[in-house]
Amino acid sequence: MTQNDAPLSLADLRAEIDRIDEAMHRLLMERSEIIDRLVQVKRNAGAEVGSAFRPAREADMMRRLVERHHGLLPLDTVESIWRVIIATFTFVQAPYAVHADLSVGEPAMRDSARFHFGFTVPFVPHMGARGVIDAVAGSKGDLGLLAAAPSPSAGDPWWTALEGKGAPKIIARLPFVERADHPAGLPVFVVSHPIDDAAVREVRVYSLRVTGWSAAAGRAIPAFAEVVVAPDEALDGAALLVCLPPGHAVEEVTAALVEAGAGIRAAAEVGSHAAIHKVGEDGAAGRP
Ligand SMILES: C=C(O[C@@H]1C=C(C(=O)O)C=C[C@H]1O)C(=O)O
Repeated sequence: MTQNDAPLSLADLRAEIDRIDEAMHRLLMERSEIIDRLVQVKRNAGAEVGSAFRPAREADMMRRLVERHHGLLPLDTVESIWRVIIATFTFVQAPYAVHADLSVGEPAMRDSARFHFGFTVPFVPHMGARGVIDAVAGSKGDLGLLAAAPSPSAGDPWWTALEGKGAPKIIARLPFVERADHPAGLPVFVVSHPIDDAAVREVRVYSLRVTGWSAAAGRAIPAFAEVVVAPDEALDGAALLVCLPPGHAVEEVTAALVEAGAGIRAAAEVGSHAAIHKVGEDGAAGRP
């Protein structure tokens, strides 16, 4: 043990580091033994593991990690270490691949995939969101990464491919912990087969098909909703991806659109995710 009053030699300090490294490694091996037992328990409970990814549990673990963290070690490092631990342990429970749409910019998307899922989980590049959704739909338990476009307009309304009961759904938004200088800060949605029992329903995501789309309809959308619009000029309509924070209902958005002269052709929930956990410049964590 270190003692503040007795100066330690370099060799002593290195011995301390070796002791800590060994303890950390033993704890990781102990963690994997627990995961072995967890797989057994899940199997006995009859859980059919498509994807073992449990976004509610992971979001909660990441929140607690950020709240606990202090000291010299950068938060980026701690977050990335735990992301690799969790994603890899999920992989050893039930192998999966991560399909990513690189059409939004390869470096940022690749950084997000590697930061959140590490290098053991296979990474499969695609050019376009539709290919990612098809790959997830045709897999046992793979995940897809799609840009949660910060830009208010998009060409291809890929989210319409998530409509329908059995179609893949949005189950998470990354990064779990948002901050201004995040090293893998591209906002992305994670899609997988529907995971009804394990989904986090804090932010709900809808696909709306609107007729009579206009600039006035766009301005009428309430400010609490985060919206991506893909106008369909031929039909004078638009496909909207609408994210609703906790406490708001999709009817508030559809009513505002109707009030502005638009018509609602269809509204379908296409997923949900945990509320975004924001960390301020002073390091203080807080939910919006
Ligand atoms: C361990 C579980 O499965 C996965 C792996 C986790 C981990 O390694 O900590 C956490 C959540 C899940 O994505 C679980 O369901 O608790």
